[in-house]
Amino acid sequence: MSVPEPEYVIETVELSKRYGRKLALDRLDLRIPRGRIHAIVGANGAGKSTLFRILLGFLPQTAGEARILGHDSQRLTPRDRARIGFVNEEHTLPGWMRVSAVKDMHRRQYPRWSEAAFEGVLGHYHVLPEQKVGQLSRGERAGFNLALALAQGPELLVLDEPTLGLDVVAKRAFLESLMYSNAADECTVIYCSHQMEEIERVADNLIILERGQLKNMSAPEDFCARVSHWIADIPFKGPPPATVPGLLEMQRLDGLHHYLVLDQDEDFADFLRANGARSVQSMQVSLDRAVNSFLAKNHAAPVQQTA
Ligand SMILES: Nc1ncnc2c1ncn2[C@@H]1O[C@H](COP(=O)(O)OP(=O)(O)OP(=O)(O)O)[C@@H](O)[C@H]1O
Repeated sequence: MSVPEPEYVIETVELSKRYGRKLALDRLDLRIPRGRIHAIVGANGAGKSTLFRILLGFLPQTAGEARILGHDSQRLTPRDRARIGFVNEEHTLPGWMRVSAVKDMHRRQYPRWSEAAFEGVLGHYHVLPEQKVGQLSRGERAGFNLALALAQGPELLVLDEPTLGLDVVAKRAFLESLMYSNAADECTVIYCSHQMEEIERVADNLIILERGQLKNMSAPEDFCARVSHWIADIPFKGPPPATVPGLLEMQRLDGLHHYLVLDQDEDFADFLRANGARSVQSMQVSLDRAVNSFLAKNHAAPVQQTA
């Protein structure tokens, strides 16, 4: 009798990680369903790398549970690990080895190895089998890593800032090789990045972490719809910022007040009019603007120190 697949590829329950006085993960409850591309975003220090290190079994948690592909992340066997592909920004591979030798090593290591998947990704790059890994450009190394990870036939592919430090052309090549690989049809992809234009292109689900807590889990367009941009012609100073509901960002440009707010409806126009606005206009914002204003707002708030 076959064992049913777990519904979630990643499941954390009240997961906490403390480094001395620093709480990096704060009773995090996160459930990532099987399939599709899930983006994890967060400001610097939000706890993304800590979460990955725990999930991949490189770091123990302080409290709570962390399961990956249905297994306790601290008790992963080599067989479990073979089901998880991982690419991070460091693209750590032995620089002295030739591309062909690294590939052979991986092919022997992974029983589900797919030559077609490997070639499908590496075909986007001018990488020769006789080249040493250390001679590859950053972009080529990123592509080589992705090719190796996908050829391993993973059920879960974790990409942790895979395009960090790449130029625009190399970023685009990486993204295209990922999209053309149809990775999301074969496995669940977790994409961690600060690059919102990449997230916009690839992600089906947007997960926002802030100070080790889950702040959003929805389709990117649904998050975008939560943030609105209002322009008001207010002849005086306008309402004090502390009284503006859902305020993320405020600016005065060419005599007009601009407000970026979260979870506000038409009542917000009434609020502005009640505060002296002669005209009010509302607009949608891009995902980049919505996420960055949300992160900046929370980031700017004072940290509550724990003893
Ligand atoms: N080994 C460590 N010792 C002490 N504090 C740490 C350690 N590693 C991480 N931290 C702290 O834990 C918090 C979370 O760090 P983490 O690297 O997980 O964040 P991140 O979201 O990956 O950030 P970034 O986007 O900058 O990579 C940070 O405040 C960081 O200073």
